[in-house]
Amino acid sequence: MIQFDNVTKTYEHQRRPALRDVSVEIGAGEFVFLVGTSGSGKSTFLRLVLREYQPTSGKVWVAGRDLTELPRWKVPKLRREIGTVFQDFRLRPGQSVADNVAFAQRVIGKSRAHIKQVVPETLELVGLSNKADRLVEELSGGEQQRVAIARAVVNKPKILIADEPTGNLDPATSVGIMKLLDRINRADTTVIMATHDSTIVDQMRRRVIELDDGELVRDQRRGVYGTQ
Ligand SMILES: Nc1ncnc2c1ncn2[C@@H]1O[C@H](COP(=O)(O)OP(=O)(O)OP(=O)(O)O)[C@@H](O)[C@H]1O
Repeated sequence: MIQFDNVTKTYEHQRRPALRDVSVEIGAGEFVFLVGTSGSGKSTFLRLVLREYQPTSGKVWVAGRDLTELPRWKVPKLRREIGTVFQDFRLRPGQSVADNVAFAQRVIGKSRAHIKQVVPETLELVGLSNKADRLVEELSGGEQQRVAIARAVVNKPKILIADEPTGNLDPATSVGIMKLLDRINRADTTVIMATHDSTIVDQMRRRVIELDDGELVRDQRRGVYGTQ
């Protein structure tokens, strides 16, 4: 589903690469934790998958496409196949929970009838059926993250990218979010999650890819957060 072949990314005006000769393959349906200290290159990795940046050298393949050759006009279609969730939720304030989820459908031109069907289904999946008409700012952090997850998966993406999705949540709420991501993964969505949350990584025992100063230093099946 995702393949990096000797990928190096050096940002403009930087001497040191943010990613250095990274090669890795992530298969369809996998759940992968991306770990590493701040600045190790996790967000850069995720942004290359989204084609927000191009690698300085090497190849990035996503869902059968070579992103280094992908014409710019095809990038929106690529991004439709990738759901994204961030630490800071990025919801639309002043709008209801249902409207926040429906928005993701409207921008890609789905019919009203389709939206009317899938939005309630998706809110049910994330356990927010009873909050559909509430304004998002009236919800707790955990609930807001559920809205963000609903929005990310409503278009049934092949890949879900989560960059520190539990970073603003307390431990108990984080467990609920992880259960949800696990359920989404089991329904055949490839999940890549960048995190500093060692408890979650240690509990879930999924594949762990560790970056250190831009280099891939560990790739472990059923891994833990740290090696020491
Ligand atoms: N747009 C940019 N321009 C220049 N340098 C950048 C840019 N984005 C990131 N970097 C640098 O690239 C390196 C890797 O950053 P990246 O954000 O990928 O790390 P990270 O592992 O996601 O960190 P964190 O855990 O703090 O989010 C860092 O040295 C950072 O300063």
